[in-house]
Amino acid sequence: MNEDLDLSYHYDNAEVTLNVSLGKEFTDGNLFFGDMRQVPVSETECTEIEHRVTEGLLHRGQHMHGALPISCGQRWNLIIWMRASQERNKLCPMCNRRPSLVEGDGFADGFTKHPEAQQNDSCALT
Ligand SMILES: O=C(O)CCC(=O)C(=O)O
Ligand SMILES: [Fe+2]
Repeated sequence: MNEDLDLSYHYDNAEVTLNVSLGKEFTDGNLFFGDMRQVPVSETECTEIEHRVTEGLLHRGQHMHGALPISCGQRWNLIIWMRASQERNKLCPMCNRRPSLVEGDGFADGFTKHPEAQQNDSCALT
């Protein structure tokens, strides 16, 4: 299997991302984080984060990041991209514009037509 050995600098199509290190045996392959997406790369200093097997890293989807190449072995990570409809309905995290919705199948990247219908009124302060 020729799977990814590294991952270039990017932001996620998610409001928040969870990245859990599952193993297996590998060398190198640290994650690196820069700044939020709006900050020019030329003004960014990246920080490397080592994987700790069984531990997870929670980060904002707009926080620019990537993965350095592994030099040997296999690295398995569980990535959970979490989308918050109420946030992305206001501003698309990918194009940074107010979304104009078109009909789509399935979860349609988490955009919703009637955000008010999703509010949990039982938690509202009265
Ligand atoms: O390779 C990794 O652990 C990072 C994965 C990642 O950032 C992504 O899939 O969005
Ligand atoms: Fe990512």
